[in-house]
Order: sequence, then C-alpha cells, then structure tokens
Amino acid sequence: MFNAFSALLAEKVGFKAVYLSGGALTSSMGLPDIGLITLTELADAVRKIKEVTDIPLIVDADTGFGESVNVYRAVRVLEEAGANAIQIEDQVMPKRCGHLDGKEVISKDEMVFKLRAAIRARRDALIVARTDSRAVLGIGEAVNRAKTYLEEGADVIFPEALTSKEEFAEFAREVEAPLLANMTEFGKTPLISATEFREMGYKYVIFPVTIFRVAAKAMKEALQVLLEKGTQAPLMELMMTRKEQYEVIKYNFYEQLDKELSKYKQKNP
Ligand SMILES: C[C@](O)(C(=O)O)[C@H](CC(=O)O)C(=O)O
Ligand SMILES: [Mg+2]
Repeated sequence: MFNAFSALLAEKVGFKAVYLSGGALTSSMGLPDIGLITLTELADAVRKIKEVTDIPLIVDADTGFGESVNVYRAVRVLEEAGANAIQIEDQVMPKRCGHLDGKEVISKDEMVFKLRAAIRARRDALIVARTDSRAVLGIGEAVNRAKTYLEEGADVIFPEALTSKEEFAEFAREVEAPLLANMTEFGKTPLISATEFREMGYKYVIFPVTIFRVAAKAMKEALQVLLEKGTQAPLMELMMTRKEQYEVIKYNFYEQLDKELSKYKQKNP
C-alpha cells in the first residue's frame, strides 16, 4: 500500500491494518527503493493517509535514516505523523529490497543501538525489528538476532526473505514473539497464503507491493490501449466507476458537510 487512496480501499474491503511500503511508495515517486526517500517525505505520506483514515498503519522506515540518533528522531516524527507501528531493518546504507542479492547487514550491536533509540523515542507505536540477516549470514543468525532484538524490547519480529515454508515454520518454532511475514512477489519467498502463515504462528502478513504491481500493469495496458486505439471504449469494463470512486473518497460526506455549513451561513449572514 502506498497512498491515502489505497489505504481507504483496504479499509473499505475490510482489512484491519495497512503497511506503508517503502518499495511501493518510492516506485510511485519514480525512484528505486535504495534509501533515497527522506524522513520528511515519508512522514508526509503517513500524514496524508492518516488525514483520511484511522486504520492502523505500519510504516516501513527502512534503516531509520541514519545512526541511532537519527532513528530516535525518525520514530518521533513518524509517530507524530500518525504511525502506529514503525519498522526498522538491520541493513547497511544504501539499503536495497530485502529480496535482492548483494545486500549487507550492520552488526547485531549496531542494530541493538538503533532499537534502543527507537524504543526510547516511541510513545505508543509498536517497534517492528526486521532482520535481513537470513540471506547474508543464514537462518541460524536470523534466529539469533531475532531473539536479541526481542530481548531489547522489539514488539514485533520481521524475518526478511526466508526462502521456504519450512524455513518460516522453523523460525516460528525458534522465536516466540509476535511475528510478521512479508509475502512480496518475485523475491526469495514462494507464495504462501495468510492462512498458512497463521497456522505457522505468524500474527501479521503483509502484501507490501501487490496492489502497486497489479495497478502498474493495469495502468500500462490502459495507456497502450489509449495510444493505439484513441478511445477508452475497451477499458470501460475494467474501470472503477465514478460512483465507486466517490464512495471510496467519501464524496457524499463532504457534499453533505458543505450543504449543512452553507445553510448555517445563510441563516447567519
Ligand atoms: C517490504 C519491503 O521492504 C517494502 O518496502 O515494501 C520490500 C518489498 C519488496 O521490495 O518487494 C522488501 O524489502 O522486502
Ligand atoms: Mg522496504
């Protein structure tokens, strides 16, 4: 999920929480997910989502925008903007998608300092500790880091880029904590359903870039139709109608509000 409209849609179809994905947000800005986005830009995205919905929001804060003190400030700013949970990962900068080859991790101690900073800074937000160590140092070290991060007070553990259902099951057996599974596509993790994750003991499952990828393909195909045919006629069936779109953005509510307020104005010129 990557903007206010998609958060509203998720809420409307019945999701109980949403994940603001760094990968999807940066793609929507036409940028790669390598830590180019600023804290201000991320906080702005959080604020825009929270302006229109109260749905619980997990925010992908990448590596926390620097060292421990930067993490402290990032958590303050993001929570003030409306984040209900904030995810920090143990990659080096420049970071990359956790499912790509060639990434590196910081030491466990460095991550512990970042987590301590995050926990000191937060008021109510949950701190999600993500470890990218599986791909670099193996599943044993991922389990070991997760246990340390938990002891340091992380609320949720996010093991990144596990490579099989068996590995997710093993991780869940070893790490007794609220666990988050990342079900992103075209990466290291095969498709596993939310039910399967739940049965293995995962409390949260994110589909961070799924709707962006579906929408991106649909946008490209629609543009090709427009260019080639000069009409949107073949696309009509595929569209959300104006009425449906307005329902998502609560158009009626604003119209009603305007009516009520102008009535008031007329009575009290
Ligand atoms: C979860 C993630 O951090 C994200 O930004 O959404 C990405 C997802 C992706 O690139 O597919 C990740 O590093 O796994
Ligand atoms: Mg990310």
